[in-house]
Parts: sequence; C-alpha cells; structure tokens
Amino acid sequence: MMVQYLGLKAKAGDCLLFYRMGDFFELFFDDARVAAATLDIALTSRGEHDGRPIPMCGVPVHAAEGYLARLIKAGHRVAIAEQTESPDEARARGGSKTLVARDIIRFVTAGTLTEDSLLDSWASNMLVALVSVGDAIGIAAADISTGHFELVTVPQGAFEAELARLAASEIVVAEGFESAPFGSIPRPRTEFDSQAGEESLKRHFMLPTLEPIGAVSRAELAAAGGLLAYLAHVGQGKMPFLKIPQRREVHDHLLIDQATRDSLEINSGTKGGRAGSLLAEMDRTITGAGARQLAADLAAPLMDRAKIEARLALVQWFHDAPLLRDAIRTALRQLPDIARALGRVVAGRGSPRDVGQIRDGLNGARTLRERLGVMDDRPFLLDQLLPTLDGHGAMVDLFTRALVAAPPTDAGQGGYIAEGYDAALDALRLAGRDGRQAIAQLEARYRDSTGIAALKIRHNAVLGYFVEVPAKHGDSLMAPGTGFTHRQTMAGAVRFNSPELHEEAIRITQAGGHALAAEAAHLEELIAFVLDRRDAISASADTLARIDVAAGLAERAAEGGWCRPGFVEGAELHIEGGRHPVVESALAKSGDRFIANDCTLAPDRRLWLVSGPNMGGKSTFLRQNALIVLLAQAGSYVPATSARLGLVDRLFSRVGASDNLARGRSTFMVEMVETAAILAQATARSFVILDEVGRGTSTYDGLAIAWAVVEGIHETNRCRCLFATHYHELTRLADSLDALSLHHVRAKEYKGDLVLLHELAHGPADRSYGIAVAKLAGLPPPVIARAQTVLGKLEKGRAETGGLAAGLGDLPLFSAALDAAEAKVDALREKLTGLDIDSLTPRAALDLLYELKRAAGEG
Ligand SMILES: Nc1ncnc2c1ncn2[C@@H]1O[C@H](COP(=O)(O)OP(=O)(O)OP(=O)(O)O)[C@@H](O)[C@H]1O
Repeated sequence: MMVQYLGLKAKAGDCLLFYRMGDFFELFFDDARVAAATLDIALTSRGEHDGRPIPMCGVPVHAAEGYLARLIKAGHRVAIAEQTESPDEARARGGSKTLVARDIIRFVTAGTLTEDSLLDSWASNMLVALVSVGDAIGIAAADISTGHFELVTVPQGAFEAELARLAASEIVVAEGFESAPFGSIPRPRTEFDSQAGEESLKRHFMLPTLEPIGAVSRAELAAAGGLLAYLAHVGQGKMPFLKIPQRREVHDHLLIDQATRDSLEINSGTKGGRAGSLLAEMDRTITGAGARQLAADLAAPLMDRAKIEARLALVQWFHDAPLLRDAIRTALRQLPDIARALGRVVAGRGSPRDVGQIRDGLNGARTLRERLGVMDDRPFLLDQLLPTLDGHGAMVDLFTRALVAAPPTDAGQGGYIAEGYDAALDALRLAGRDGRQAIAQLEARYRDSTGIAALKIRHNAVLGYFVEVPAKHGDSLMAPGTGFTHRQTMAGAVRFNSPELHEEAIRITQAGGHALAAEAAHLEELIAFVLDRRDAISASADTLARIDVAAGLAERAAEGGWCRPGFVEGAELHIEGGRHPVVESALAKSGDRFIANDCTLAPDRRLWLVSGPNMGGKSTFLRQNALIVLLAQAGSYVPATSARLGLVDRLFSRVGASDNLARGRSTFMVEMVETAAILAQATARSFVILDEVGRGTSTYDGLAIAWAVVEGIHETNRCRCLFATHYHELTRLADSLDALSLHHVRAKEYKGDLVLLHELAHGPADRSYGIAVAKLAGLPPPVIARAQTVLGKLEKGRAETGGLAAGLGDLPLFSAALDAAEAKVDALREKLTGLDIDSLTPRAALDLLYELKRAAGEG
C-alpha cells in the first residue's frame, strides 16, 4: 500500500494527498501533520516506514467537503485519490490479497472550485494564467463555476492593474516568469506555447478557426494554452465549463491599480473583508449572480460612453418605476443560482438538485420575460437582453414532468424522478413498496407465531433485512425447526434470518436496484439535455444577473436620492452636492448628517489644492469624487445632486499611509513608490487624488517633494487632480501654476473649541488647527499647553525668517527647470551624434570617453 501511496504522492507534488480508504480519506507523513494542524483533528500513526511510525490523520468521506473548504481557505491544494475499482474487481484481477487500484481523479484548488459549499455565492472565483511573450504579457482568466473566460494582452510591467481587477483566487505562471506574483504556481513552459494554445482552444470549443473569438494575440494564445492545460491537469482530463473566451482590450475599461483599489476600498474594506467597502455599500442585488456581476462592474468601469449610457438607461427605467422594480426584485428572490448549477453539471459533478435549480431558474426567467415583455417603453439594453431568456420552454416543461419539486443533492438514494414520468419506474417502485408492506405483514405474523411482542424486522447496510429479538428470547428462536437461522448476537439483541424474509428482501433489493438504475439513466438524459443547451442557459443566467444589478442600483439610488450622471467630451468634472456613500451611511447610523460639497475641475482649473484642519474632511472629499467617477463609469447613479464628467482613462489614489512590511517597504517608501507610479502613468484624461504626499519624512524633504510633485502633475501629466496638504507653503504655487486653484475645508473656533464644518470653500486655509484637533482627541492639558508655547516660538521664528519656503523666491518654473536639464542632455546627444568614430585614434577615443563621462556627471 505504501508503494502505491508514494507513487500517487509523487504525482500529487506539493498538493496534500487525500487517499481513499473505505469510508475515509487518509493523509500520511507531512500531509497528515499539516492537515491535522489546519483542521484541528487527531494526528495518529499507522505502520512504519524506514523504521519510524507513519503519521496519519483522516476525514470521513461524507464530511470531506467541509474539511476541503478549510484546507483551501488556508492556502493548500488537495489531490483526491479514489479507488478506481471495487474490491471484487481487485480480487478477480489478482487474487484475494490484491490491493484495490487507486488514482488521482481530481485536484481541488482555490481557483478551480465548483462546489456550492466551497464558494461564496456573491463573489467570482477567478483562475488566472500569466505568460510573457516578446514584449507583451498574455492573461487568460476563467471562473469555472460559471464558465466565464476572458483573454487580454498588456504591455510588460503593466499587468498589475489587470490582476487587481481580476482579484484571482489562484494564479498559474509559465516557469521562469520573472515578475510572478506572490503565491503563484509555476507550470511547465511547454504548456504555455502559443501554437499549442491555439490548438487547445480550437479543440475545446470545436472551432475550425478562432475567428469567432476575434484577433487573439500570441500572448493570449499562450496564456489560454497554459490555462487549459492546468484545467486539464486539475480535472485529470475532465474539462470544466468554459464559455468561448471574450477578448478584452486594456483600454476598454477604467484602469485602477491595486494601491488605488485598496485606498478607495472598492471591493474590500480596510480589514480585507467586504464590510465597509464601496461594493457592500452599493450592493442591493438579490441573487448571487447579481452580486458577482456588480463586483465585476465596479472592478472594471467602462470607457465606452454608449455602453455606459445603455446601462444607465436601464437603471433609470427601474429607478423611475418603483412598483415594477419591486415586482422584479420579488421575482428574482425565487431564482436559484443557475450559472453555478450549470458549472457543476458541465464539470460532471451535477446533482439532481442542480438540474432542478436550472429548471426552476429558467422557469422564473420565463415569468420575468413575460412581465418585462409587455412593458412598452423598454430601454435599449433590455430589448437586447430579453430574447436571451427565450427558448427554454420545452426543457422546463420536460424537467417539470421528470423531476420532483425539490430534488436531493445525493443521487445515490434515488427518489428524484417524479412519479408518473416513467411507467416502468413507477412499477418498480410499487414492487418495492409492496415488498415493504409484505415485510410489515411478516413481522406481525412472526410476533403472533413466536409470541414475542418485541420482535422486529429491521434493516441495515451490512446485513440487509433481519429479524431481531431481545437477548432473553434469543434461545427460543435458536431451537431447530423454528425456521429461523442465527446471524448475529449483539449485547442486548439477537438477529436472525428466515427464508420468507430472504425472499422478500431479494424482491425489494432487486426492485430498488432497478429503480435506482432507471432514475440514474433518466438523470443522464436530463443532463445531456442541459449540456446541449449550455450556452443558451448561461446567456439567460447572465441576463438575469444584469437585470438584478440594474434593479439593485436603482434601489440604491432611490434610497439615497442619487442622480444620473451625464458625460461631456472634455477632460472636465462638475459635481454638485457630492457625497461619500460609505461615510454618509456610517454617519447616518449615528444620526449625523453628511455635508455635501461641490467640485469643479476644468482645463483652466484642473488641479485643486485642498488644505484645512485635520479631521476637516479632506480625505473624504478627495475619495468621494474618485468614487463618483468610478460609479458613473460603471453605469450607476451617483451620490450627488448633479454630476457631469469627461470619461476618465485611469484613476489613481494615494490616500493615507500604509506600511507594506511584508514586502519590506516602510510607510514613506510605499508612499513614494505609489506617487512614482502616478507621475509615470497619469495621462491628460486621468483623475488623480493625492493626500498629504511628503508627510512621511522630514518637513523640508516633505515640502520639497510635495512641491515638485504638484508642479510635475500640473506641467507634465496635466490630469485632473485633487491634492490635499497641510503644507501651507504650497499655496504659493498658485502664483506660478495657472490651472491650480486653492480650496480649504472650513472650521471655526467657538468659545475656545474647534468646530469642524466639513464644508469646502475657496482660497487657502488661514491656519492649521493641529493643536485644536489634538485637544479634541484628548491629549493631556499640560502637553497641549506646552505645544502651544512651542508653536508660538516656531511661528515667531517663521515670521522673522520668512518661513519654510523663504528661499524659494527665485526658484525657476518647473518647465524652465526641465528645459534646462533637457538642454544639457541635448548637448551630450549632439556631441555623440556628431562623432566620426573611425577618424579617432584609440588615445583620442579614450580621452573623449572621459570627457563625456564628466559632462554627464555634471548633470
Ligand atoms: N462632508 C462631511 N460631512 C460630515 N462629516 C464629514 C464630512 N467629511 C468628513 N467627515 C467626518 O470627518 C472625519 C474626518 O474626515 P477626513 O478623514 O476626511 O479628514 P481629513 O481632513 O482628511 O483629516 P486628516 O488631515 O487628519 O487626514 C470623517 O471620518 C467623517 O466622520
């Protein structure tokens, strides 16, 4: 057995091996140690290996799913080794001592789950394959629980934003991929071959050419190849459900990198979970599929105005018709998760319940279709979507006749095919029932004839049917001639068989066995039906999700009194009465009101410098505008009284300090890395919010960096930007930067206490109120008093010397400084291009090299 085990373990690699033995999955050696610790189950030992006891632990097969879920959550992958023949077959093959053959039938990994109990109904579960081909990176991503499959190509070094959008549960990369994300699984480079990828795609989707997918790049083919190969490996040849892949262009959606997603808390809050996130705040969807679609929409807002308007029109339609919206949402409540049920059926793990769910879901879809179809002012998107709900009538009717109302998850016990669907099956069931009746009669007769009132006929999996009497009556039945044969003596009872019982039992078992087989055959037919129509079913599921999202967004908008955003051509942003949805809800819970604020960014004032006291609401203001942009482009109403904006291509947020000690970066380092990314990537169509850049280091360094960053954004990136700062000195930039405009959050002192008004006003803040906020926070009075004295001294010094920025009076403009640096580089370039290398002696060449180096060193 150990030889067989070790062979399978070698195949399982770094996955934990679940080795099937009877009713248990056993784990051995290190696997056992890891699993026992993770699952908190007993670690025992069994036999010896190399003279040492073999550590072992096990989980019962019937409860394996729960244990699997915990192992996967803890970051493990599991290989399932099943018995591939029965003990009888093994004996027939090689004699009585032959070991039952086993093989790995499947790998269970975070990105390839389909079980309901292992997945969150409201979250997608993405598996991503990454490969670098030439100067591009190919990404293939699939959620096999619903069949979603997409391909995208990104330039080298720019795949992080895509990965952030996909929020993968599992990432596989081609071996040797240099910037492999943490925790990704390397797979053989040969699996990521573009030609092989093309072949696998054609084979899997039975396509003669890849034309239906579009212009698939080599990088995408390679990534698709890697993904399909991994899925084949994980399923050990059995492929899951995949729809024909959608090609995405990076520029189809608003690009948002991971740092920005984290700081805006889009799909997850500060604690990592969904709580406190924009998604949680927005989510009024009814179905799991709707929640998944909403998460995908918020993760990838659109860049196509027509598509955004189409989504918005649908939201408005539901928004303006509250009764209809209620009715549709009530109808959605009845619908099971068709997409996930379909995923399991296609993966070969479909249960009668899954088939029943598909029936009920499609049946609900039909009702919904009828309800929406009679409305005469349907928006365009709905008109486009409704036909995808058609055409399932015959299947739904068939399934309604074939299946009971609530089919079980376990097909093994039967009972899921409805009465009246198959006369032969009904007859078998009747025979079984007659048999059970006959046994009841037999029991009564035996009680009479033996005079033992406590006699029972019972059934278990090992003995089948047997007669049982209390121990004290055992002897009377043991006597010869009673017709009973002894089978088993228990502590308090004795068990017997009888020829009549045996005969009835055979009748029942046979009828039962045949009935089970008949049911299984019917289930197979129904599943074949589903498989045949998988694409149409999946399209219906997508439509239901889209309707759920739109109605949910309408509900959220109506609750909050939100407005439909409009779009303009230029790089502008006009928001009146804007609010932060999450902060507003949090305040409402404690009975506080959120103060709405306007924001206007246009080419002549595209950069706002926002100052004001701590706790004054600067960060909140910055974020709310970023969130409004994101929501608008995702096709949602926004928390404002009016909003108009020019489409944003990239959204950046650098708000608040966060360490990334795990990656060895201090707060200041993280801040600078993120700021560097913004300066390198923001375009004139981007929207950037920057909060207190430079505060993580010494005052002079910080001010200098903040100063240069503001100038850089203004002169080079020229994007729309909100910049919050405590450096009062920065306001002097308004003199030299013409598109910069100064604002502050208002506060006033009332009877010695600070009152924060959370209201934005024009112009710079008059003072900083830092000590007042410290007092508010409860710093001890002696410390406050001392701070006030120190501040007095510092301010006196500032007044005398001209302050922190005193020396900046003669600083040349940013662009002039850039020009000067560029001019020096140009001088070098000119010298190099003018060289006639062949005419130089080796000595002259060496001198020249020294001279060039010196010139370059001088800047
Ligand atoms: N517009 C608003 N209306 C009502 N309350 C607000 C508003 N904006 C912010 N607040 C409240 O003030 C708190 C502080 O806001 P925020 O973090 O935005 O301040 P800040 O100016 O960025 O502070 P700091 O400079 O210390 O980072 C928020 O948690 C919220 O409770």
